[in-house]
Amino acid sequence: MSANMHIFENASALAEALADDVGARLAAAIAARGTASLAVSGGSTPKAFFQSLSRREIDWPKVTVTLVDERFVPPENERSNHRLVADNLLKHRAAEARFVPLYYAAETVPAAAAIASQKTADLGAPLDVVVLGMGTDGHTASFFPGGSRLGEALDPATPRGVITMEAEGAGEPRLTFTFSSLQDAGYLVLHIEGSKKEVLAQAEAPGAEAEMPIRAMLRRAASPLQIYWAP
Ligand SMILES: O=C1O[C@H](COP(=O)(O)O)[C@@H](O)[C@H](O)[C@H]1O
Repeated sequence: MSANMHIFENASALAEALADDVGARLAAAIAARGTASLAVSGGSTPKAFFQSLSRREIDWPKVTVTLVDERFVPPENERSNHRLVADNLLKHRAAEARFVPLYYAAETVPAAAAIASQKTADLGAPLDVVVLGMGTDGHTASFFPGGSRLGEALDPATPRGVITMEAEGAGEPRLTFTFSSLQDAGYLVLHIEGSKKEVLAQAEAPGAEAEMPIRAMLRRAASPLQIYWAP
């Protein structure tokens, strides 16, 4: 698998360039099929990128946005990735996009995952654009080291869909797309900043995927991994 590094002077320049590149690919998908799908990550890194993308002149009513992963909390919770996307991406022109959450107020986390799998199934496969983040522990999506279902999540034989994940470093129980759902995206992005470049270097070194799950994407993704980094 190949990876392409996109290096920028600062986070603001990265946010603008990534918004341009993602916008162009969403527009191309709409031109080709009449619709486009975008799966984004949460956390704190993507905020400026979301704000830039929200203003791009795209045919947003034809775009479906979802999450790569989610904490099992309602959207009003400050830990919610849905809340981060609602507050920073689904505004301005992008307010017209369709959003499909991963969190559902089901009786159990597995029940919520089953609903999320069903609700996201109509996004089609492969997804047009996936934007991954990475934790300092080398997790991506909710593929955490020591995760309760990490092996299943990373197994290419595991069907596309959303599964649960629990791990010491994850906080709440998680809902995450599987590796098979993400790895063949039309445009597969890893967005990291600052000292995470050193974490990436560790991940690029020999070692088990289970120790740094981002390695699964670096080594086995069908799509070239477009790595966007700024100091
Ligand atoms: O918990 C999560 O963390 C990762 C990394 O977040 P960052 O703020 O360090 O970039 C994120 O990619 C993931 O979606 C999120 O659930």
